[in-house]
Amino acid sequence: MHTDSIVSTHNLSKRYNNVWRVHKVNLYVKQGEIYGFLGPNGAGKSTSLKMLLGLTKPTDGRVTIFGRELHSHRSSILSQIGSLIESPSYYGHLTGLENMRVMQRLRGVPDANIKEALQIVRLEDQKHKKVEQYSLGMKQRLGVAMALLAFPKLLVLDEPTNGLDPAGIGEIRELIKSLPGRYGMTVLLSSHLLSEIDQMATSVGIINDGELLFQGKMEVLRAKGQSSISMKTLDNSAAEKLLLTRGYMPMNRKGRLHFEKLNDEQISHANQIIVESGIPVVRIEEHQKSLEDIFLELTGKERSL
Ligand SMILES: Nc1ncnc2c1ncn2[C@@H]1O[C@H](COP(=O)(O)OP(=O)(O)OP(=O)(O)O)[C@@H](O)[C@H]1O
Repeated sequence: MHTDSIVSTHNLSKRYNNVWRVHKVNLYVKQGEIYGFLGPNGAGKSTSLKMLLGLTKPTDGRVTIFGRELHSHRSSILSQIGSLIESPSYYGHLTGLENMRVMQRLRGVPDANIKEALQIVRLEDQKHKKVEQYSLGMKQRLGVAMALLAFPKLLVLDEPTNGLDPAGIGEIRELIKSLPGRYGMTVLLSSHLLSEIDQMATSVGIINDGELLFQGKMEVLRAKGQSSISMKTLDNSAAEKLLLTRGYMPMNRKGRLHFEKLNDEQISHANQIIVESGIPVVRIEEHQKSLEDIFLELTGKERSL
């Protein structure tokens, strides 16, 4: 049992046209986390988030939020969640403030909330402008302000930095990172960008083709990126054969012999074996695996993120 989870799903699944687009996904999002839901386009992130928000009905599986089943406590649960899914829904012919008022009526919150939410996303000075005159970044920030309006316990953001320029991305990132500390919020956000999740999230779920491949703390994912050692010699095939007879398991590719998990002593020993056989060793290098390498290992696909 994951009793401390704010969000948990049990075998959450969605089938469209006979294809499982989300399959047996078990998410656990804990209180105060920024949980990054990471996966390439089409992996099933939006579909999963829509099921969490009651916008799409699961084909199978259950969603539990704040310890209660979404299916049977829908409106009380949803009233405590703020969300931004796909493009923000606003009225272009109304000002930012007027849009916030529309949302205020739906949520039944005091005026002070509008002020604070607009301040957080730094739209205070632009609130009397019509939204159709907003830049993409301002529209996105308004979307976040609308999601924040009731200062919900849980904030769900689908690709919150999509379409923003680098400065806008930085701003939204800092804003999101401040929310758990400032307001005790739990944030669940999706992205197809590894770097973004790396910079914001405390935990991560990696999804590909509808399947959850990894879930856990960011540190655990990073620890998978242990360093590896590569050696370059003037006769890699001969050195490889020799080392195989001595209990080492090098991989000979791209002009280097690659070793996983060798300690210092083993490295110097392997080096000595090669040198003593008369093969010159010209490089010994350490490589830190990037998160992208880890992702590619998990998915088994040469797919750019
Ligand atoms: N209403 C629908 N009817 C049929 N297929 C759908 C529907 N919604 C999504 N899909 C399909 O489900 C798969 C997952 O889509 P989803 O939008 O969840 O992916 P995603 O990970 O959010 O990617 P993206 O960032 O591109 O939105 C895709 O192949 C998509 O075409």
